[in-house]
Amino acid sequence: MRPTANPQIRRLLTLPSFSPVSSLRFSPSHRQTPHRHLHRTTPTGAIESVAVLGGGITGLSAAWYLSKLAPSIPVTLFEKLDRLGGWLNTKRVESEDGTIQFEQGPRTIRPWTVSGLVTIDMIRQLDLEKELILISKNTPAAKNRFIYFPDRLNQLPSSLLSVLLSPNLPVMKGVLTGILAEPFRKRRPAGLTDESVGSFISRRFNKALANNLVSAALHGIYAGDIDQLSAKSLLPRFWLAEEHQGSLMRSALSNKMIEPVDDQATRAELRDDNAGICARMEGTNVYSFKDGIETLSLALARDLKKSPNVTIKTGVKLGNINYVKTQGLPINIIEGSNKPISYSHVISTLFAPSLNSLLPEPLRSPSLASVQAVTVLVVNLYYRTPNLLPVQGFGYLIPKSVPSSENPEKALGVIFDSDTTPSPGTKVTVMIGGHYWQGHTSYPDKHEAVKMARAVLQRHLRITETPTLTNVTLQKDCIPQYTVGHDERMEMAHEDLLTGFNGRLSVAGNSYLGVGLNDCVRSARDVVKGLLSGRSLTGLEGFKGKQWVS
Ligand SMILES: Cc1cc2nc3c(=O)[nH]c(=O)nc-3n(C[C@H](O)[C@H](O)[C@H](O)COP(=O)(O)OP(=O)(O)OC[C@H]3O[C@@H](n4cnc5c(N)ncnc54)[C@H](O)[C@@H]3O)c2cc1C
Ligand SMILES: C=Cc1c2[nH]c(c1C)Cc1[nH]c(c(CCC(=O)O)c1C)Cc1[nH]c(c(C)c1CCC(=O)O)Cc1[nH]c(c(C)c1C=C)C2
Repeated sequence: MRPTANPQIRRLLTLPSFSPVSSLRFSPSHRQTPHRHLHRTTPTGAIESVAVLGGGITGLSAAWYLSKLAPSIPVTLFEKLDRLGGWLNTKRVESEDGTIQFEQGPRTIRPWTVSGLVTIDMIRQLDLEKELILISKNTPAAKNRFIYFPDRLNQLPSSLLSVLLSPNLPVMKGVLTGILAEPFRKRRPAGLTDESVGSFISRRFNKALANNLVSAALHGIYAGDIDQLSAKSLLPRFWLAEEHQGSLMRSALSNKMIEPVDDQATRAELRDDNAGICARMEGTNVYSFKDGIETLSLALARDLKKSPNVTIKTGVKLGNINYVKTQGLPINIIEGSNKPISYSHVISTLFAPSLNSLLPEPLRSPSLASVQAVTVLVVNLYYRTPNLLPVQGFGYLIPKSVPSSENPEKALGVIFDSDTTPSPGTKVTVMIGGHYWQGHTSYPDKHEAVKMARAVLQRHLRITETPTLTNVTLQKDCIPQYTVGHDERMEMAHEDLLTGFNGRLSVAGNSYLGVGLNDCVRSARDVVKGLLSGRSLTGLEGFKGKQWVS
């Protein structure tokens, strides 16, 4: 898993010197050194043509890296929709206050992880630096994150000192005792290969810290349930610290920064070329783009259209993908009566179960099929009146411990968009559902959705004004859930793909190694470099071995 330094978890549990809590990338030994000489063949044969499935940020990135690193190889990208970008989807609405920009998916990117450096390198190569909006670490939008915990907004502590200084905050009740007790907790039983984040944090600290603080953090990244998500996948530094040092706090206070080996290699590859842009981004907490997050996907698509060997096919419905040893991978494209077109290699960036459904029965992988995802209702609201918010900050999250009387809409959190990107009035985004809607088959309609979002804002922020503009999107199966046992299942998926496709079908995207935008771009870069160097045959090798260095 890759170091995505999840901000919520990082802030909640980060101690002064504690390495950011993050889901780290595995580092099998063969990824230890950067690939200087990229070959055009894999152990299974020459790379004559590549099909990229999916035109989200991962698919666009994979095609882009192929066009940069192996410009002579023909690449065809298949996208089922008529638009590219996937969840990157900025909507512009004309109003009397000018054009109001709503983000229906991602809105901010973190610069300070190794995967963040990969995205920055791409931004530099795409000449997008002048389009950036940098949100400084010193602004309220960066520093102030809140949790709604009855019956008020609790500002999250950003260091151990502020934890010590805020024992009276309702959401902090019991947190200090949990932190002080942690070094004396017993290690987990030897045979325990994974457990839920809720069980792990409750065992190491206490239930209060788990159900109030960490539950909120996981709502803010995965829209997920603390009692289903995997501690090993989401908190690998903590998971390892218990195993090797017997305590998370002792590991933190020992200041032993551990990081995956391939992070070191990637940082070494990219550091010098990006020294300038990184210096200009110094002090940036998160960033976006003046014309919205889809600036990145649109720029990739523009660059790809200039590449003579890249073909982008949108609005296509993919049929079965088969594998014939002598012919490579004939992909049936259901577009008229065309006969199947064969490619020597395929990189799939589809949601894992979607890919699995395209494979012939005998080659399907129960592990790919096992990846679940949650549905999030995203309600953007714009008010002409500026400064309607009672506080300034990034937004607030609502932990699952909040009683349903205080959160009947099952809201996950609210983003204060006008604090992160400039806007004449007040702009917020209410996120609803996620794991609360698991198993649901019907969802609120647009009218009901706006009513629910306004009820949340009235109850928690006392906002009663009628919004000038609203925008509702139901994002079905939008965030994959790395539930308990995810790493083991992905290791099995690696074996299934290797056995079934002999290194000709690789995977990348948010189903596997991290859900952040940086993780997706990183997975695309790694799967392409691995394919061209012949050292990665599925994109999931990282689940087979992990090497850490301090
Ligand atoms: C509401 C929301 C908020 C988020 N906020 C942030 C944030 O602030 N910061 C951050 O870093 N990340 C954020 N994320 C996560 C991040 O946006 C996603 O994880 C990332 O965009 C996933 O990209 P992808 O290319 O892997 O997948 P996708 O974007 O899902 O792309 C897959 C593509 O494949 C296409 N496709 C599917 N099936 C087929 C088929 N059969 N044939 C052809 N094409 C097919 C789809 O149409 C889609 O275009 C957020 C996600 C959501 C949903
Ligand atoms: C309330 C629900 C959600 C909010 N954002 C998301 C959900 C489900 C989705 C999401 N947001 C971020 C990521 C990428 C994480 C990564 O590993 O890179 C995803 C999948 C980014 C993010 N989430 C929070 C912050 C502060 C950031 C960006 C900056 C950073 O990475 O530090 C926490 C958070 N998310 C939401 C709110 C209201 C919130 C904090 C108050 C909305």
